[in-house]
Amino acid sequence: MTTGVKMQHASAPLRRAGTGLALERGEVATACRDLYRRGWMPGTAGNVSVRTGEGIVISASGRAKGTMSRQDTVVVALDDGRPLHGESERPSAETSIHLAVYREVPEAGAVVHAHAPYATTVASGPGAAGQVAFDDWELAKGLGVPDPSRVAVPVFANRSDVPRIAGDLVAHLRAAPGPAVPALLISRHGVTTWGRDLTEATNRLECVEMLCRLVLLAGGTAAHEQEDVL
Ligand SMILES: CSC[C@@H](O)[C@@H](O)C(=O)COP(=O)(O)O
Ligand SMILES: [Zn+2]
Repeated sequence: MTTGVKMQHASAPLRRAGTGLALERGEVATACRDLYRRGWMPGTAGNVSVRTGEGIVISASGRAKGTMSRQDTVVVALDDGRPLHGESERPSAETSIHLAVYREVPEAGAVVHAHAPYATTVASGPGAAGQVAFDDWELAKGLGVPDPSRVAVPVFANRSDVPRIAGDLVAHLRAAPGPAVPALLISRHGVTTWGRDLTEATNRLECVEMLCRLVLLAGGTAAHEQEDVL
């Protein structure tokens, strides 16, 4: 994963002046390509970011995720999302959601958004009003929550005004008691997860996608009645 990054040694700077952060840019691009290969970022769908000392590095908007390179990333400020390095690329259309996570969850170091099919299907079903609860699924432990025996992932309405989705997320995170479940679903759209780094955020994405797949295989109900606890 870091092979291309190592090539960006200080003696071989990026061609564009003042762009910096080659390691983080490379990580974001690599994650996009990997998730594209899994079929979770079809076409230009999906976006990835990591927190940096000065803000975040995020995928540029509208780029084909299967051929992402470091140049297809933008560094933006944490407070208002303004590009910090004078780059002309537009940051992801979903930058406001990424920024909401970083602002509300101090330990979040990476955010991944994908159009993974099973998660999107579960988020769009009639039983997914407000949240999808995963009860007594072993794999829920992969989300790193204190009580994996019942994990409720919030489901937000899809809106063309993306900052409104970010606003819904902020309201949810502030209202939720205890540590937040590091995932959200957007109805008829996709799934977003976060973690301390890209590895953790991506692992959690895999867990949510597989949990949703298992739920569908089990008959379409995320929650069920059972005495046993994990
Ligand atoms: C292929 S359309 C998908 C977009 O509308 C959006 O949901 C998405 O995931 C990618 O947006 P982007 O602005 O490229 O980060
Ligand atoms: Zn999307």
